[in-house]
Amino acid sequence: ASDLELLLKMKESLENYGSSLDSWNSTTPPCTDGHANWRGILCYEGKVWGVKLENMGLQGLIDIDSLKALPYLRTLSFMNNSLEGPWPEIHNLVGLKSIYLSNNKFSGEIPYRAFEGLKWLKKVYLSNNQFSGYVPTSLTVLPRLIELRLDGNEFTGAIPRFHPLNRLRLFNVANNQLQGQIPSTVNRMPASSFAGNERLCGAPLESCTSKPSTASVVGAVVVVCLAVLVIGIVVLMIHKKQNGACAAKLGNPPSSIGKGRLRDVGDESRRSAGSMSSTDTRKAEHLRLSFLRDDREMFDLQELLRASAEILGSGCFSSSYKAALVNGPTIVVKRFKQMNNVGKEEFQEHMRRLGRLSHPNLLPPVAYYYRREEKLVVTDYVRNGSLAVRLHGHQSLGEPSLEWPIRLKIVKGIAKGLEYLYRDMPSLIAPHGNLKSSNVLLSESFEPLLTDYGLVPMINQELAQDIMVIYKSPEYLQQGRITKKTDVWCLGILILEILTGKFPANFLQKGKGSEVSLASWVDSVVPEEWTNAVFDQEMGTTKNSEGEMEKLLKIALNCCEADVDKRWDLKEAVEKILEVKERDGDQEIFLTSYASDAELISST
Ligand SMILES: Nc1ncnc2c1ncn2[C@@H]1O[C@H](COP(=O)(O)OP(=O)(O)OP(=O)(O)O)[C@@H](O)[C@H]1O
Repeated sequence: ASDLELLLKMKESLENYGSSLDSWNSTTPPCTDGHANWRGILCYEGKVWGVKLENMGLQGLIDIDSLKALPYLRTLSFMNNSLEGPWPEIHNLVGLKSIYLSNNKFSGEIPYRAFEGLKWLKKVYLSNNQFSGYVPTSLTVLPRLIELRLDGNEFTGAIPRFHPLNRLRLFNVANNQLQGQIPSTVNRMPASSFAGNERLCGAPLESCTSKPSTASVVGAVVVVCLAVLVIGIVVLMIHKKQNGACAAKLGNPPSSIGKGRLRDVGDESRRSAGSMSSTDTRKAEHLRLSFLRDDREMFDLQELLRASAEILGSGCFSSSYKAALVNGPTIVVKRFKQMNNVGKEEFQEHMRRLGRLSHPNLLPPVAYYYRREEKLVVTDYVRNGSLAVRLHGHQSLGEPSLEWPIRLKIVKGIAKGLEYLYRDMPSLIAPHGNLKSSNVLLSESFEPLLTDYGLVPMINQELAQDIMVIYKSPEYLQQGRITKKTDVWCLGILILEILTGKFPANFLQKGKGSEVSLASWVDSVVPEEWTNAVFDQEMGTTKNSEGEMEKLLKIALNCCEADVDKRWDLKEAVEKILEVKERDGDQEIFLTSYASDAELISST
């Protein structure tokens, strides 16, 4: 059908336009070159690129489907009318850059996949309708989204976590029924963007923790003052942060933890260092780092505090700082927030145990620092960054994306690292416990290095549940239990993330047992569609590797099997993963080299 026929079909679905759409008739084409003959039509070189029917008192249900065959359609606006009905399915309008439906009477839930594949979408305006249910998670991964208005609806549940590298410059969810903590990836927006949702909390609104009583504030002040005398202002700053809410999560550069503060950390530490070292050696004892490996040059906490620091990420679980030591390596100091139940002996013993582990796919701790209220773990800085950033951040950073052979190499390395953890820490139910793409760092040769493993026994149980990946598993959500196969589920989800390029957290809907995981999404796509709909197009699919990619995808689905009895154990999963080849029909496994690995990667 021609543009003219398609638009007239849509016109039929509208009501109450009176004479305002008289120009829409079958005798005049909608566009002549760049000129529009029809009211509300935007034209470019004779093609319709926009439909803009605003403030016309329109009623009825729009027949969006008839627009999907308009190949040049880029913008749609029906703002300020009285249109009604459910969410108009726009996912077929693949070239759409903006959609404006504000101030109408649309209602009902928007499917969570409603925006999937709309990679050109920059602006979404749905304000002041009656949409309900969850905010659709497919919005969170739109690579070009810069303006999103959902205010004045009836959305419920939590704000989903937008990609850390999102480009949003306008975000408004005010006046809904949203609840829970505002994700750090959008908390740079003004408070007015979140107003009118009684149960939302966290920056830029009030903290999610209850306000402390006056007595505890006074007590805290006294304690903090003593702490200042003993270990200096740097640790005071850390304390302050500990008392606050879990503010920002990683990856994003939220304004609340910017470079200014980092400079402050450096300044304060220099002052405290100067005033301490000469006077009180007993106090200095408190500042001793315990080293776990004797092949490493040692340094003390003073040196560390003197180094210029940069925050890598700060979440509920930990904050990570990168520090370049003067005349020394660049290291990462990870400060754990949720370990205050663990005693010194237990902590030391556990750290020594982790320090003894050695494998080309692990990034072992180098040193630690223990005080009852403060635990730091030092590792080498890995310059190539995390798999999470490589998978999801490369577009913004202008980096090339990872190709299939590299992705396969990474999966195999992760499997081998995990197998080693299972062998060497058999007493732990979940030897890794927090396997996710931000905890996989990449060496210069793209060998994966696992971090943050073996920590489950150290973390405060009640908080671990909100934080660690094992507690997102079906067995935990449905039966409240963790098993030896729970890390296998995490491995499965991670492989799916690697193959699809999609962020697993965006698939998790809130609520026990009702969650939609990345695995169930992949499972819902028929295998014939995998090449087009499931595999990350950036992976560089070639005809002679598709069979092996499919093999790996099936392995991942087996690892994600919700029924723990049917799920593979780690040994079987690793065996199957190591059998996958780079190309269909290859006789050998090409990518198992451990060669260039333990090159641990400190820049100086
Ligand atoms: N040794 C390291 N070298 C380079 N980057 C690192 C290193 N350790 C962590 N990172 C990166 O720093 C960021 C913050 O890490 P951090 O471990 O604090 O948070 P996370 O792993 O994203 O979440 P969680 O708080 O659940 O562990 C992540 O992007 C992570 O990949």
